[in-house]
Amino acid sequence: MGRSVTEIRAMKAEKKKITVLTAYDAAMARLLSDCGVDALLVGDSLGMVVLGYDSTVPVTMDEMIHHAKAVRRGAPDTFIIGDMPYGSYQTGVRDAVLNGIRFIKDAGCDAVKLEGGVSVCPVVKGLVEAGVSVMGHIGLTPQSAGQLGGYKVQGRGLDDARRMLYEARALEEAGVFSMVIECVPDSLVKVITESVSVPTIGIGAGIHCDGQVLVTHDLVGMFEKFTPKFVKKYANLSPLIKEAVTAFHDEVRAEKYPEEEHSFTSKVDYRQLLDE
Ligand SMILES: Nc1nc(=O)c2c([nH]1)NC[C@@H]1CN(c3ccc(C(=O)N[C@@H](CCC(=O)O)C(=O)O)cc3)CN21
Ligand SMILES: CC(C)C(=O)C(=O)O
Ligand SMILES: [Mg+2]
Repeated sequence: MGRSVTEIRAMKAEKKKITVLTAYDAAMARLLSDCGVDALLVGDSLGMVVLGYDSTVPVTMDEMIHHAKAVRRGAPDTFIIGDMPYGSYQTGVRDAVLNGIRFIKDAGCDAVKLEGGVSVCPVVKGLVEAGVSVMGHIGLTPQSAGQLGGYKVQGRGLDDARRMLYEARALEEAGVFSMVIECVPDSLVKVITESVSVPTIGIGAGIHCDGQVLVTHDLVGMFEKFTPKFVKKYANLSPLIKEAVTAFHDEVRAEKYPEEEHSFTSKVDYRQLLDE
C-alpha cells in the first residue's frame, strides 16, 4: 500500500531515507512501485526525457495530465507527485490552484511540486488552503535555468547560501510537506536539512538529505543526451536495447524471424481460394 503525506513527513524524524523516482508512463510506474519506491514524481523532465524538447520549459499542463493519468493507472496505490510545468503557476494564485487541482482531480495525483522560494510562497499557501499538498523545489530550478545561467550548481557563495536557507524556511512556513533540493553543495544541504522540519529530497545535493530523487531513465541508463555528475547509472539499458533491436532487424532481413513457434498455423488448404 502506498504512503501518505503524513508518513513521508514522519520518515524524517524516523531517519528513514525517502526514495523518489520519476515515472511518465504506466509500465515504468508499475515496475517502480513493485520495488517499494516511496513516491513517484511525474516530472516535467518528461519534456527532455520522453518528448524530445531541449528544456522543460515547453511542457504543457495537458501533457503533464496525460502522463500523470498513465502513471496512476500503472501504480494505483503509490504516492504520486505531479510536477507543475512552467506557466501553470506563474500567472496568479487562482491559476495555480486551478492547475494544481487538475493534477489531483483529473490525474489522481496525491500532491504537486513547483519550483521556487519566497516568490512562490503565496501560491504554495493558496494550494494548501485549497487542500492540495505541495512539495517545494529549490537550488537548481530547471524552469528558470535561463536566469540562473544554465544547469549549474547553486548556493556556492555565502550570500547565495544564506538566501537559499531563507527560501527553504519560507517554503516550510508556507506549508510545503517536503522540498526537492537540486545541485547544491552537500555541506549547505546539511545546514538546510537540519533547519527545516519537513523532509529534504536531494538530487545532486549529497548524502545529508532526508531522501533522494533521480530521473529513472538516468539511473537505468536509458537517456543518452547528457549525464549530470550526480547520476549513478545502476544499469546501462541503452546498449541492451540497441543489441535487441539490431538482432530483430538482422533476423527479419535474413528471414530467420518469425519462426514456426511465433506463427499461427492451420491445416486448411487456403490455396483453393485462388481458384474461386
Ligand atoms: N535526464 C534528465 N535528468 C535530470 O536530472 C534532469 C533532466 N533530464 N531534465 C530536467 C533537469 C535538468 N537537470 C540537469 C541537467 C544538467 C545538469 C548538468 O549537466 N550539471 C553539471 C553541473 C555543472 C556545475 O558544476 O555547475 C554537471 O556536470 O553535472 C544538471 C541538472 C536535472 N533534470
Ligand atoms: C528531477 C526532478 C526533481 C524533477 O523536477 C523532474 O524530474 O522534473
Ligand atoms: Mg521538474
